[in-house]
Amino acid sequence: MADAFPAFTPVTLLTGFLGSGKTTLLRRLLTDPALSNAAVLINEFGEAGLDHHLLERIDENMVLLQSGCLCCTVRGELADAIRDLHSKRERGIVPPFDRIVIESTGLADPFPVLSTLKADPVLRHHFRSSGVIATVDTVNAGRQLAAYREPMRQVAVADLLVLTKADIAEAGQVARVTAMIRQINPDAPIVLGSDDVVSLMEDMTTGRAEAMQSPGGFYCDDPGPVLASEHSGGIRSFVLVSEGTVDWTAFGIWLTMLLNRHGDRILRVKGILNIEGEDFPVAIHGVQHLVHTPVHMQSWPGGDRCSRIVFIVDGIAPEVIKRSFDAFNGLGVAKVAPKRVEELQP
Ligand SMILES: Nc1nc2c(ncn2[C@@H]2O[C@H](COP(=O)(O)OP(=O)(O)OP(=O)(O)O)[C@@H](O)[C@H]2O)c(=O)[nH]1
Repeated sequence: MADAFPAFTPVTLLTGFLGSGKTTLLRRLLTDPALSNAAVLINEFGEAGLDHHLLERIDENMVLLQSGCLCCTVRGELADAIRDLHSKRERGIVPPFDRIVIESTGLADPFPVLSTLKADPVLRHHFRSSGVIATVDTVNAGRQLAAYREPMRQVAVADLLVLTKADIAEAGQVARVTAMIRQINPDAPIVLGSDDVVSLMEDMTTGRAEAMQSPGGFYCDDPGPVLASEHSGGIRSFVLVSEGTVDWTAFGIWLTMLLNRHGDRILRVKGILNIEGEDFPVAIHGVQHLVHTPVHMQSWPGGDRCSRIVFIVDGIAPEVIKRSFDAFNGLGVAKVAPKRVEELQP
């Protein structure tokens, strides 16, 4: 059975800072027939994880890695998950995937993730990194690259850089961000999210395979020893959980005002809301000062119907946000004030 598969299954790592559009890009990539047999591993924060629901593909080859960061706390779990997929593929228990795509959290350092593949005695014989794709948020990259080392490292390691949100960026922002990331990564192709990313992914995979096979070819896939990754100090994550329904208009005003005022310190907000009068939940996304268009979901993921809002912040206490939510609640944002605030591990 094992012979039916290529000697090395390519593994693509999709990285990019918080809210830069990884899941959105992945959702589009997975609609391409070239990736119809890809297995997907998703790592995201917290119990309010939404990404796998927004991908609208749930099957045996879709693995959700537990809450925690891929480059730190769940690295062992990543290796276990790939080994498990490999063994199930050999036994014919899962569809025979021909590629793995890993979507990391926005804070993951790509180096330790790549090292995991190289360091594991089983994985190294069956899987090869076929490149790192990093999404870069055209609207927010200037601020993010200046302030945090995670997006710097993601851009530096990338083999392909995908500029997202060019459609809502101001004139000249694409050129400015391109110049900025060229300083960090002089070689990797830079494309727009709307470009043909799948073909570039395939070229990357072929290019790497050829480089490995050619006797004189030079191929560097060794990111060095597995190092513990350190995240920028002060970044923390928590979730507001509310059992009641939410008034959409009031919530929109609250979120807009909150990001207006504290957007520099709110790196990412995403949530799933039980909106008054709606049968299904609405997913909301914000990145720094930017509030994205809400997404109406087709079903409730999981059992309960709580509204959950995950925040990833730097330099602002959860209590400040909870107090602000409570204050707005007086004006009718939610029927029930947040039941609890849970700290998550970035
Ligand atoms: N207008 C526009 N919005 C985008 C684009 N790419 C992503 N978004 C929006 O940006 C928000 C965040 O996108 P996600 O795909 O969830 O970002 P992510 O990188 O997976 O987020 P995390 O996993 O939380 O780090 C969503 O509301 C998307 O709809 C784009 O190219 N244009």
